[in-house]
Amino acid sequence: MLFTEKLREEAAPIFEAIYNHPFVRGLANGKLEKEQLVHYVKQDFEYLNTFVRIYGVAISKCETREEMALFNEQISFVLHSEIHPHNNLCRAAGVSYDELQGYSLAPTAHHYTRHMLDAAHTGTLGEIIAALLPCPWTYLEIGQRLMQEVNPSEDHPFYDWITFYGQESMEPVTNQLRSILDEWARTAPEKELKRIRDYFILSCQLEYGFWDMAYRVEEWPVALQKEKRI
Ligand SMILES: Cc1ncc(CN)c(N)n1
Repeated sequence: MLFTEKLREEAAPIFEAIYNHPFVRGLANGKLEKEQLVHYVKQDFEYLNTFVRIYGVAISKCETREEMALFNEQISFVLHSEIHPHNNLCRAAGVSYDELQGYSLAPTAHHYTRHMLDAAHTGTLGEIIAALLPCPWTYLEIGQRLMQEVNPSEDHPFYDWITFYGQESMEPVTNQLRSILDEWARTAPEKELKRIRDYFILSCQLEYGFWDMAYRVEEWPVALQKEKRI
């Protein structure tokens, strides 16, 4: 069994819980409240900004042009393509995308981004990939399963979201990151393999947490004014 197959096996209950989370069920049946959609987009816009920065750090640790090209393409993907599913949720909520940008992070999004930044700044390339991988991998599986389960028609409120993450062209990035990690794991020492496993599992848990944060419209225990980040 490949290293990432073992990771996927261990994380199976979390992948399953994510697919059955009420926010993902809401994407399937077209029923989510405006405030839940707005909270998700506000938080995900900032989350993806951090993701771009982490890809930048990952590039600084790459040894081959192929690896650099992969992260470079992913930066463009986040900046220019991943705005489409956000726009879909904004349309469904009846708000403009511009209005939802620049907000501060809620506790779970803060936790998730700090975890990834920590892995990026202190870790090896293998450790960074372990922390990043649940992001494309869980969305790929959500998209593919929703395509099977819902097979949405164009009048489904989340048609664009589901068909975006469920499209075939989503597969290669997860597979490429997995191959780099499988190769890395062949020679990594035991202690590092343990960290890689822990980073991967924590990111899976925080993927679940992110859906939950959006569903519950999570705020800080002592919420101040909903101020913009800048
Ligand atoms: C929290 C989160 N995880 C994953 C994805 C898919 N790139 C996303 N947009 N946001």
